[in-house]
Amino acid sequence: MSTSIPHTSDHLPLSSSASKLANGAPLTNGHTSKNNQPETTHHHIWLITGPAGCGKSTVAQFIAKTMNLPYLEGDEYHPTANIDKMAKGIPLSDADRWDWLTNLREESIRKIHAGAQGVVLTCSALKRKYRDVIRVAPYYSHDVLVHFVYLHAPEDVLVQRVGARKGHYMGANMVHSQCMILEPPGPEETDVITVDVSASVEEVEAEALAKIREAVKRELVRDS
Ligand SMILES: Nc1ncnc2c1ncn2[C@@H]1O[C@H](COP(=O)(O)OP(=O)(O)O)[C@@H](O)[C@H]1O
Ligand SMILES: O=C(O)[C@H](O)[C@@H](O)[C@H](O)[C@H](O)COP(=O)(O)O
Repeated sequence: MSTSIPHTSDHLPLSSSASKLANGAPLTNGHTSKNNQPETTHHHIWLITGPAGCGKSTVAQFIAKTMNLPYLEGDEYHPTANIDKMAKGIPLSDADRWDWLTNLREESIRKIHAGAQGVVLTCSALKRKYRDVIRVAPYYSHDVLVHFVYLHAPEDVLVQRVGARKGHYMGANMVHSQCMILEPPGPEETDVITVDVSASVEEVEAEALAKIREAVKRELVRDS
């Protein structure tokens, strides 16, 4: 692995502070040939979003397995204080979420720089400003493209699914607060794929995969 970002024509020079991850580790160049990919091949962050119970983890695992990409489960990156709060039924504040979101972006880039062709990441990303944190990824790694797969279903469906789920700190009592602050992606957010998840797991997974493949095809056409 190389240790610094080369200041070549397709890399904006980054300031010394911007060229480091939050923990001080350097951001490294992802333009290796580890996957035998040409230099111009994009790396994707597929961010599976939506409120608790919409099926982010379920769909992300399927997509990651099918596309042979690493899977980053956003829930695993919360500080203990956030998990304790949510387990008590207290919704997180914006302040609780910023470092978590930045960390998810950086972990995704780190995986790509370590040789992954892309990553599949789960994160509710309920507000536009949260999605914008992840959208900054190409600033740090110029060949990265961020896509959101927004999973949605009526609140009562989410409540029922979270209620039936076992062994998770997030209780069904948290769904309402999530739906209240949810800012569904608007038409101007052109990097979003939307999937209605009211259908069965198999149907939802198939639709998400088909839409992801269409997005990749569109990219190839655009780049050719
Ligand atoms: N399309 C679906 N139909 C029925 N149940 C589902 C569907 N997708 C997910 N589930 C179930 O709903 C619960 C919540 O799904 P999960 O993937 O944990 O959602 P999230 O990660 O968004 O909170 C899980 O028990 C899961 O098995
Ligand atoms: O799987 C779930 O039940 C949710 O996705 C859950 O994990 C939670 O939503 C976030 O991790 C907390 O963050 P937010 O309050 O920003 O959704």
